[in-house]
Amino acid sequence: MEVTQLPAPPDVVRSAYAQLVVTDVPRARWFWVDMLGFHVQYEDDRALYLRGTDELTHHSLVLRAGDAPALDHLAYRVRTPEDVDRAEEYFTALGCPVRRVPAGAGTRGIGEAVRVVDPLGFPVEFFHAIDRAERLIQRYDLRRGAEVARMDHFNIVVPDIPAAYEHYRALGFGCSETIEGDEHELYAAWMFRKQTVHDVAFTSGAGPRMHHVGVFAPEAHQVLRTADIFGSLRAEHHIERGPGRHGVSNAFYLYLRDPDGHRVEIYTSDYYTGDPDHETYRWNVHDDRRRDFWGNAVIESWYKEATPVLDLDGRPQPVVSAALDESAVQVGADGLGIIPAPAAER
Ligand SMILES: O=C1C=CC(S(=O)(=O)O)=CC1(O)O
Ligand SMILES: [Ca+2]
Ligand SMILES: [Fe+2]
Repeated sequence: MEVTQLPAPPDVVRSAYAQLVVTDVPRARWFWVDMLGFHVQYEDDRALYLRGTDELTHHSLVLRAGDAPALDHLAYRVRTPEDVDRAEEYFTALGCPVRRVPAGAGTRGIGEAVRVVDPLGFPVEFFHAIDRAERLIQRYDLRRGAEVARMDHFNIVVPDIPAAYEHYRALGFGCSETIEGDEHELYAAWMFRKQTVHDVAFTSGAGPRMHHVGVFAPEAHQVLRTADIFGSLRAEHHIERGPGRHGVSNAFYLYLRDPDGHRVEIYTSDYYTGDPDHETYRWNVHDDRRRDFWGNAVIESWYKEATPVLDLDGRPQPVVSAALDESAVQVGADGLGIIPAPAAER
């Protein structure tokens, strides 16, 4: 049987922006702008275009009004305008729904783009051109709340982790870390194009659903201060998990839920992955430091709750249940499992 050669994939530079549907724009503005410190690049009564203090392009987060919370699309920036064409050819060859979005016809600030529903069922945009924006890196007078610096990563819920891994490997993503079972079955993976731990990560569960967007704060004290601010304002119910130190990525973290239930991670202090021979670090699913280095349990909602995603016509995508359920693995940090013997006795 003849094996058809796929065209070259687009050269993805980084995870660039997410477009979320929110049911109350002013309430979302309070959370993402006043509390997290995103800068408003443009706003009207139907949408907010936001960016972090370090970002030099139009936005890294779009919140648009809608009837129900959802992920409208994720977006990756590609290296050249020709890579937008490559994205169209590549995903067409995969048999995915593909739609060309001419400059000005799609998201404000973005030029010519291609939107697809990828093989994992996610709405994804590939673009190159994006409007430049004023440099805010040293405008300390404008910083507030979490002082969000930039979009760092997308975490997506998928029923088939190996399939997600293969799809992103084929797009040229490296793999920085994994969580694996005793027989090396894949429970989670972190994959990158920019030279840090990840642009995208996979959490096992019914999908396609969006688990969270990860936003980078300059230092751990912003992460702690964010939790304190939510506590001070009697808004502690927005805190879902953390603050803490991750095993995977070594990042310092705090997970919050916005007024629509969208999960966001305030994330800092991960590490460089840019050498060509960078090796994947593999965690065992029974290691109770993997998700929280101090062994703190992962709250059930973190594994189970996530945001629906839309197709290219704005309809919610049906979900498929997962092959593996990490939260069902009885380990110290994720359940009532046997507390492992001290390393010396193992
Ligand atoms: O960004 C991340 C880095 C690490 C982890 S984990 O909880 O340590 O697995 C989760 C995460 O994917 O949100
Ligand atoms: Ca809580
Ligand atoms: Fe994350």
